[in-house]
Amino acid sequence: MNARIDIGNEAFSAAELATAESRASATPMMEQYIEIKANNPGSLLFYRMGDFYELFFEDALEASRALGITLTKRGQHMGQDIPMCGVPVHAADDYLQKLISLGFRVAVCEQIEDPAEAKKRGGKSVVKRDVVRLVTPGTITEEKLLSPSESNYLMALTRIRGGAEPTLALAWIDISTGVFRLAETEASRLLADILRIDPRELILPDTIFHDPELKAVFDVLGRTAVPQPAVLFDSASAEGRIARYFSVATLDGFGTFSRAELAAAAAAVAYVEKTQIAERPPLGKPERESGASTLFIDPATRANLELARTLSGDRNGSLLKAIDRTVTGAGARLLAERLMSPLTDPVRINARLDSIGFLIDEPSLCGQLRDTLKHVPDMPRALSRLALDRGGPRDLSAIRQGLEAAAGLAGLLGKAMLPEELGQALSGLQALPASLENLLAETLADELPLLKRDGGFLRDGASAELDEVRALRDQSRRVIAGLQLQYAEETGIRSLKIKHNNILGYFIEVTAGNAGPMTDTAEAKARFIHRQTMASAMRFTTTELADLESRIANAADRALSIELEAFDRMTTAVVSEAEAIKAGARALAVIDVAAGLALLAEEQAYCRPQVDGSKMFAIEGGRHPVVEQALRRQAGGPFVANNCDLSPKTDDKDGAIWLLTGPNMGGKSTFLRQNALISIMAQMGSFVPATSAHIGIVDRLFSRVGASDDLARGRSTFMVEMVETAAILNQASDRSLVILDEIGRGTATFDGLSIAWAAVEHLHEANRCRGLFATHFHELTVLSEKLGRLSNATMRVKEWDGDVIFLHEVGPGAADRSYGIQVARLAGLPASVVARARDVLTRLEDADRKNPASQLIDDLPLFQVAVRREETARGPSKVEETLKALSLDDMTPREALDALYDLKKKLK
Ligand SMILES: Nc1ncnc2c1ncn2[C@@H]1O[C@H](COP(=O)(O)OP(=O)(O)OP(=O)(O)O)[C@@H](O)[C@H]1O
Repeated sequence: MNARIDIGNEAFSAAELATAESRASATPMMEQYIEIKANNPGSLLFYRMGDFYELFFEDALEASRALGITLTKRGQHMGQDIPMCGVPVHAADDYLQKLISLGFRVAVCEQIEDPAEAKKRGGKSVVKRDVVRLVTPGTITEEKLLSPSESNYLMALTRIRGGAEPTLALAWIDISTGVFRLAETEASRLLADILRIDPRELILPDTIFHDPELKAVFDVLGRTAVPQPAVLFDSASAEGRIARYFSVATLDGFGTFSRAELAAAAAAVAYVEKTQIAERPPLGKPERESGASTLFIDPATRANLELARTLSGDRNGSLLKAIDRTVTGAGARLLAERLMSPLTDPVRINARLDSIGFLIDEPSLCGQLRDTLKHVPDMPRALSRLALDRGGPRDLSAIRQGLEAAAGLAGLLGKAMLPEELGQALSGLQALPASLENLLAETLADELPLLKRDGGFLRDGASAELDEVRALRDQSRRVIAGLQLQYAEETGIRSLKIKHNNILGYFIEVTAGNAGPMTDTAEAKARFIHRQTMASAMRFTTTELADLESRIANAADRALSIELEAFDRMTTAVVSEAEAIKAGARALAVIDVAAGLALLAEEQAYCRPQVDGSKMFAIEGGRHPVVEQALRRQAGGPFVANNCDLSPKTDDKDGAIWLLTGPNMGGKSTFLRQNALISIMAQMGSFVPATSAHIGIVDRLFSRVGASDDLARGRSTFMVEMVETAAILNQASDRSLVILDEIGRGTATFDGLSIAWAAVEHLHEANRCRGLFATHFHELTVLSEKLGRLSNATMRVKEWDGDVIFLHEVGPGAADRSYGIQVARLAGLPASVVARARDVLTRLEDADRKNPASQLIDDLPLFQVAVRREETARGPSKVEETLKALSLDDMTPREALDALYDLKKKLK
């Protein structure tokens, strides 16, 4: 998995280090290092030495290259220099971020207590070094390494053979928030499910990693798929492993899961344990997501519709970016999750829509909720860091602020008659422990240090003992100031100063030339004890000063230990309420999403869609949510709203298909996409860009829109088009929505037309789905006479002075022509080519359709001839007229020559 970097320099590899010879000649420290390195293959070892993580041997070479940090040497091993580089502990997150993004994994080795050894030595505390965790893309918790608006999933995939078909299951965990879900899936929707959840790291048994059946899936995923030993995925011990993680005897209260799901969940849990060695992240109980409960969006469609990212990988320009008005990280993550996994249950969808509708009707409440939410930090992530012992005072403060905001929100919501979803959110908020908020509020200071070891995060009054120690420290500082004055008067050295450094502690400093009064007499020497002579200064101490020094140092130590104890107490109190805090944080996110979508709907004039179990698809005044906002931003013309009705006709139970023809640039693709996006938005539980929309649940959404070229993987555009079309024709059901744009355009006209023809028939007769089919093959429009549920629609245009004006309006009927040549002219093709194309087109349109090409060759003069002919048709030029008028017989050779010169001038 590691992106191995060519190391160039020589260093012992992990395997060479582990040989008996190497071990035998190692120093005790190196022996320990080699042991730990051997237990953590495949990871760079961050070996804690004081305030640095140090890397040795091969790891040092790789890290110094990847991070651009200096390589040094640290002693020798078996006659060779040991390469070494180090990163400061306080800046480790930045380096980790870089290494993880380059595909490295890192094992973090710390000094830790060794209870077993301590017991042997009669309870005396003993420290040792060991790996406390592995940092991998799917198991990061550091704030810097996480995107606030994206989940960070680790996913496990299992396949269990048993019945006729092997069962595939997925389990996914975000340890930074505790989310834990699982689901069964099928080979045909595996990739779609993985892309929907979008894990940072996918683990699977090494036994299936190279399986040709699944190979295509992993090819697409690339390096996010990591094989693991098959024993991690053992289904027999799965239940026990999960129960142990949650410290319960059985999983009775967890819901029912299949054997494959349990195996996947247990593998994910085992991987969490394997990477989070020292502390367990608090996970929520696994929740089952049944495949049928989410709208299936096939991978090509997901990419083409640019849901979370554009085809070029940019977040700007995606649907998510256009609809996101959330103000918290957890809200943004929930919105993204809903967009990626729209629902198929009208009841749940309507519950979400009710919340939005309610908040639209209560604009001032909605505004107040959003104002309160703006101050909510990322509670789930702070909680996770605290539980993993990676938290700081600011994480405690995040919990405190979250609890405070939750109380505020509960107060606001408590007064209203809430719809179900918001009612549940309110219960979640009310279940948060008020006592915890009080504890944190009374204990934490207003200004907080980043690290707990810096101290100073307890507020005055939080601990009587701390107050006393702090008073002593402050008083001692005042005493020192007094001493400085006293010594200056006593010695007459006005420039005498009392200073502090880490080596000497407090000391008296005078310039060398002034030191006489402190060194001249025996009495003075006894009073001012010499400590250090510098080039231009001398340093002394006194017994009083040394005494104060130790009182201050003791006070600082004592203050810090009081603070650290209080930190641990607060952390324990927070972690013991992990379940309630997670539920409360989820409630905050739900409110944020509902309020954000309510604001969006108001701002963009969206309507509430009617979503039910029918097969309706009736959209009036529909718009493209992204294009509409882009046009407005660029102050372009208004977006032209369009209707789309694919609802079953009165005498039919299945929905309709529209065959859409129209000029290039007329807006066909935009219309197709907008209807797909409207169905996704409706089923995620959002209002939609339309004046009215009635959508019967769509179970699967397919699209073949735009160019999702796959040239990098060696498949031609036409091949990709056909693969995607095949997937659609094989999988679409009578509840599906299928959007096809210009099928067959990538091959010879008649082949393309025939494929498109047959595909329309198949969709109509076999799939019986609702669909939009845009095409330039006008021949297809005759199909509507034969196929009852097929109607023709067209993008309207106006012709004006030979130019075409796009109205972007969809109306019934078929386009009579495609206006390709007008568009080509607008695009700036040379006038002669445009004229020539018109010529060819006229011939083609009149031609015997059986063999137009040969007819063209026979009947059409070649390009040059045609251009010349056109010139002739334009009539004689001035030169030609003059030439014609010349009477050569009446001219002398001299006159003829002059006339020739004249003509040449005219030509110029
Ligand atoms: N309803 C609309 N209102 C305003 N502008 C629109 C509308 N629909 C499309 N457009 C604009 O018209 C341009 C062309 O749209 P689109 O790409 O959908 O056309 P098309 O018919 O699919 O073209 P082609 O057949 O060449 O692919 C886009 O720039 C788009 O922003």
